[in-house]
Amino acid sequence: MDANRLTLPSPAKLNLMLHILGRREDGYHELQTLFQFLDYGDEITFAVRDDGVIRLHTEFEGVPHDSNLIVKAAKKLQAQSGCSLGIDIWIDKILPMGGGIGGGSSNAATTLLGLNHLWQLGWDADRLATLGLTLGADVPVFVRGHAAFAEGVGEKLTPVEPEEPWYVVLVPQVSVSTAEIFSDPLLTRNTPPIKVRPVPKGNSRNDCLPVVTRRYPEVRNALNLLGKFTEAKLTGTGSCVFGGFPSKAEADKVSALLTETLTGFVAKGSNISMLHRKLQSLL
Ligand SMILES: C[C@@](CO)(OP(=O)(O)O)[C@H](O)COP(=O)(O)OP(=O)(O)OC[C@H]1O[C@@H](n2ccc(N)nc2=O)[C@H](O)[C@@H]1O
Ligand SMILES: Nc1ncnc2c1ncn2[C@@H]1O[C@H](COP(=O)(O)OP(=O)(O)O)[C@@H](O)[C@H]1O
Repeated sequence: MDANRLTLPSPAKLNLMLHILGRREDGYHELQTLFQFLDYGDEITFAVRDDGVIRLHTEFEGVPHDSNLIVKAAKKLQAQSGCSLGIDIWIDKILPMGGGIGGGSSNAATTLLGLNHLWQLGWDADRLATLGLTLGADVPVFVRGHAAFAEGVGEKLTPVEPEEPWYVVLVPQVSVSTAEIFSDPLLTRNTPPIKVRPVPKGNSRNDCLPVVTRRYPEVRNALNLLGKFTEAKLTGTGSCVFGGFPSKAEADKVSALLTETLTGFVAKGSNISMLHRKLQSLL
């Protein structure tokens, strides 16, 4: 095996519930949310270079090279660790952008963990998660790799063990901007905090849903269609919509019916991210 080259998964996440408790002085919102991973995601390949250059070879439509979260993560880690090595990066991107399934944040976390390994930095998870938070509110949970109840803006994480059903995820063909939803005057911002642990069953509301469905009829349509078969929920600020099933066969059956008209996929929920399972297997 080539010690200078590595291919790692970059999984999606779901928000099984999302409550907005208030708005901080800096404009960010205090949340309570439950994160679970999907065994479904992008794949990123890294190859070490010794000239210090950081280069992402895969082009993203609408995202310039230096704005890509993969490049930003690599540059920050290089600067903060003082590492003189560089990296070539390629990504096989299947996660929709602006779908609320955390593709950008996950790519950033996979980059941090992959480079920590290849550049042999020896950073622990706390340090990587702290750097990750400066890239996006969802990066720390992907760095830690365990399903979690999250508070603050998503950085205070308590590991949890929700059921791991098979999910049907529908992908309405619209990209929802997180900033746009959080700046809507009609957004619910005063949900009382949940104090009971674990989060009581049935407490699965997403406070972003009314604002998102009012702005995006495509999301409302997906919720209505999936809602004929199971409880249909919105993840994050959307656009993706999901519902759980006890077996792959049942999820596949519903998915086959719905994906005649909509885009979507089936994936297993997972409390340990597939990134961390792969990294574990390398040790
Ligand atoms: C709300 C969640 C739930 O998972 O939505 P999704 O983006 O996954 O849909 C996330 O925490 C989002 O995290 P992330 O996508 O990393 O957001 P960021 O880039 O940090 O923030 C984008 C913008 O959204 C607003 N924002 C974001 C998070 C937050 N807790 N309060 C906010 O008000 C801010 O205006 C910020 O400038
Ligand atoms: N590597 C990346 N993958 C996806 N999006 C990225 C990436 N780098 C930067 N972005 C930007 O971040 C935005 C949010 O992306 P993403 O994390 O996929 O959405 P969400 O948080 O809704 O799941 C994208 O619309 C894109 O402009």
